[in-house]
Amino acid sequence: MAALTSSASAVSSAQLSEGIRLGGGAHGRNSIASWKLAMHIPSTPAFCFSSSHAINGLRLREYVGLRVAMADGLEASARPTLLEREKSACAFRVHQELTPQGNEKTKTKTVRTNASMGVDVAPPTSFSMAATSAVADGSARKEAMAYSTSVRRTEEVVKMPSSTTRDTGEGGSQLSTVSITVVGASGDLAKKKIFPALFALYYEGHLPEHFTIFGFARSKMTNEELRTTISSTLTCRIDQRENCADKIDKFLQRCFYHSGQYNSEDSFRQLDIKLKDQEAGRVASRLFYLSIPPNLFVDVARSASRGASATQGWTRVIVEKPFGRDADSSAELTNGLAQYLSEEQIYRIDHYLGKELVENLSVLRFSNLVFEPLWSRQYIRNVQVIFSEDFGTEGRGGYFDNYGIIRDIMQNHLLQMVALFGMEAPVTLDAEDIRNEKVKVLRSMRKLKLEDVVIGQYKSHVKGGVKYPGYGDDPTVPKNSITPTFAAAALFIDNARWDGVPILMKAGKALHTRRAEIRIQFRHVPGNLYKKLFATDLDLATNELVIRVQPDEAIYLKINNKVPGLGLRLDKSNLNLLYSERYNKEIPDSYERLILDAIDGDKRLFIRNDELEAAWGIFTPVLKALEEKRVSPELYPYGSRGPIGAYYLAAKYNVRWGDMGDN
Ligand SMILES: NC(=O)C1=CN([C@@H]2O[C@H](COP(=O)(O)OP(=O)(O)OC[C@H]3O[C@@H](n4cnc5c(N)ncnc54)[C@H](OP(=O)(O)O)[C@@H]3O)[C@@H](O)[C@H]2O)C=CC1
Ligand SMILES: O=C1O[C@H](COP(=O)(O)O)[C@@H](O)[C@H](O)[C@H]1O
Repeated sequence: MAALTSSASAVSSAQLSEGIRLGGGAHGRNSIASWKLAMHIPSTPAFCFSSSHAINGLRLREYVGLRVAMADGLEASARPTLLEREKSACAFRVHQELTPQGNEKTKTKTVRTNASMGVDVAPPTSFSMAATSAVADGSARKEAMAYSTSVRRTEEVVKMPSSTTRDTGEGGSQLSTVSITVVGASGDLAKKKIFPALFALYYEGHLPEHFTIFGFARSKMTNEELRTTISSTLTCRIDQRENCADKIDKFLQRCFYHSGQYNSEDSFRQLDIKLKDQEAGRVASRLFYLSIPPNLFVDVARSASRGASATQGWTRVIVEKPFGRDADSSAELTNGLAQYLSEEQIYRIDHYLGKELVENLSVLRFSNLVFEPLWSRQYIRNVQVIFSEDFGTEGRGGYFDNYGIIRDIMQNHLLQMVALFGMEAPVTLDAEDIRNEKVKVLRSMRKLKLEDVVIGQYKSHVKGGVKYPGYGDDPTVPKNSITPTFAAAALFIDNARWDGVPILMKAGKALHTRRAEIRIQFRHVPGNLYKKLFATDLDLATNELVIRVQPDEAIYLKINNKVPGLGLRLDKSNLNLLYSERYNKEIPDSYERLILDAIDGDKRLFIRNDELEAAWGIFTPVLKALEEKRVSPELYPYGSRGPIGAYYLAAKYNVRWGDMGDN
């Protein structure tokens, strides 16, 4: 690698700052142009550090990591949000912040240099530290290459002492900050998922140097009461449990509560005052997480956008599902939100998109030669997307009864997996390119017909002396409800790649097991030499690729294999990638990934409005037909495998469900 000091001087500040300015955010969509430009600067190891936000392996890996690895002699990371007045300083940062001999000392010096220039002066965040140490031992280029092949390895390298990464706010050395308001903070999701995810991000050093978290809801609560409530749900990563109590305390000190009305601009103005107090003159960006029933979304969008929008930084809003009940109500919600927020500001969350194995789907397909050529009607016989829970709607019956399993799970979580599974290769890993491909798949899907759907509802069941309640036993569920808690459906993607391949979905509550998986069953081997050894059922001898999203994340391929020994006997065995054995690391919860993406402005894993429209287009006719005809669900016992009808539906398309055996 060329010495940085000499080669960097061969690059003009203008060139580099132009590159950065084009990007605006190193990891963001527009930054691709920057990186492309930067890569055309020959043999230039360029470094531009993150200073106000958490730039980390997660963000870098797709957007920058691969490009870094590809670029000849160029290794770069850049801060995600360059404030307008700092952009021009970036070239200085590139030149000054790091040398090939870069070490702790030189960085400290750089920080001081920048401070005197009035530039954001936070110490480098974790990724830059990793890059620095790689440079220090002369292996930066190797390290960059490692990005493209082993992101996990890089993320392990990234770990650094928290004291150097974080400004807890007391020192007030940061010029920028992010404030996160959890609207509906008294609710189930906030407690169960959102606060724990925010803490996990803080714990791992992914939150910005300075941040503030506000809970907002109607319930009266003091800051202390909020802290007590959420502290019971916070846990530290098992694989790195250090100073856990101390970190929980520090995190809670950044959490506050404001009680107000969702439709009151005034309530949000008061929140604004409290936010400003904590932001203490820093350039603040604001994220609102709407963890409330959907009928409140538009009220909150109006009140929050008018009363508490950021004045200098960005304002973004995460919207929880359900996004409507059908095509019309979804369009109404989209239009309602559009009055107060631009599409750019809206982050429609589907937490399944943040699950490790779902995100990995594209990596599996597009970076392994063994899979992509087989990924079509030519070799794939059917695809199954299966979701089951071994508990009922307990406690959520009131919400659930208005939606049912098709809206709760199929129209969003399972369909999103189908879209990722079935899409063509996107032009780049940019959010818009990926979502363009997903939307094409969704728009190519046939509207689901009533005859291709089976619905069920769980009934009470006694097992081992224990009585498990039926759906109708839930006091919040209306008497004689016919809302489905189970559904199976046969879908089709009418395009050249998937023509005629049944895509079967199955989702249910109160079943015998908890799992979510995609099963890809391949066609049989033509003229199989060993067919006599399979008796008459050649179907049982086909390969099956299973992507187990949860629990026990795994990817395995069922193959036919000779049983060792004399004679010729075949059995079915698994080539198995079990994550817990392969990776010695706890997998982050999907909410962590998605909240971090929203902070970073990365929309790849969020639903675009046209995707939503296409998704409702597939399911709305059948949902209407089920309601108009008042189709009664087939009852199935709590803890069973669900209605028999699901097997007939599969048989109609010559499919056997893959989840019948042990694996
Ligand atoms: N819980 C879960 O597992 C999941 C939830 N979601 C979605 O996330 C969002 C939040 O879910 P969850 O936390 O379970 O919801 P909750 O029913 O717990 O509601 C959240 C908060 O909203 C306020 N609220 C509830 N109902 C009303 C009402 N009728 N009028 C005014 N305020 C009300 C309450 O706060 P207060 O009274 O203090 O104002 C409540 O604490 C929903 O959109 C849900 O569909 C999505 C996936 C999973
Ligand atoms: O969105 C929802 O998801 C959960 C299941 O999520 P998981 O991450 O635990 O698999 C489901 O229980 C709930 O009904 C639904 O609204």
